[in-house]
Amino acid sequence: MSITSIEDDALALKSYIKSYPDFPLPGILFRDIFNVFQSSDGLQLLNNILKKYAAEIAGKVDCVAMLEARGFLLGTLMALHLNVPCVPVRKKGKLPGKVAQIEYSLEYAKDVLEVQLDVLQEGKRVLVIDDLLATGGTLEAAVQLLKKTGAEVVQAVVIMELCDLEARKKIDIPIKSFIQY
Ligand SMILES: O=P(O)(O)OC[C@H]1O[C@H](OP(=O)(O)OP(=O)(O)O)[C@H](O)[C@@H]1O
Ligand SMILES: Nc1ncnc2[nH]cnc12
Repeated sequence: MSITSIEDDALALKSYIKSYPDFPLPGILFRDIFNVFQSSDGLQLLNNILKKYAAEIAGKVDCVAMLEARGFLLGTLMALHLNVPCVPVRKKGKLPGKVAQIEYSLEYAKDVLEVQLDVLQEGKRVLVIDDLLATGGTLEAAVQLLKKTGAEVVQAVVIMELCDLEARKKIDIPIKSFIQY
């Protein structure tokens, strides 16, 4: 593992993220995490950040909940570093079996989130992960959804946070973000 700090790595990671004005709608400045994945150096950097953060919280999490769609890529890496399982939180109608569901609003749409009930159990300490925190609508809904299953949501992790939107004000769990805009 490199000897640089998470903060130094995050600063370097920021240069891999490209911003697209007016996508997918006018007025949205879209911050694209996939640019990081298009570079092996960027991907190593991202993986190292998650690995270092996992070392900081080792033993405090039983399961990673990863939010569709970009959160899946991050959640898998995080779960491997924490040595715990991971579960997808998906948009409506994509998960088989018994699911819990919740309706939510985000920066530019409305949707429903679902999670399978057979994986999460009462008292499981869950870490939720996604690529980006904007209005916080998605994360807030995911937290409520996971609580519905009986899980205890102990930590949220996002790579990027749009600070002007003040999502933290409406979410009552600790949130770790590595890059702020
Ligand atoms: O804080 P919020 O305002 O809720 O916005 C953040 C969410 O928006 C994006 O996902 P999107 O809804 O575009 O779905 P996708 O990842 O499936 O493309 C992003 O990946 C977060 O999940
Ligand atoms: N500005 C943004 N960039 C990327 N994903 C987003 N999801 C919501 N707002 C976003």
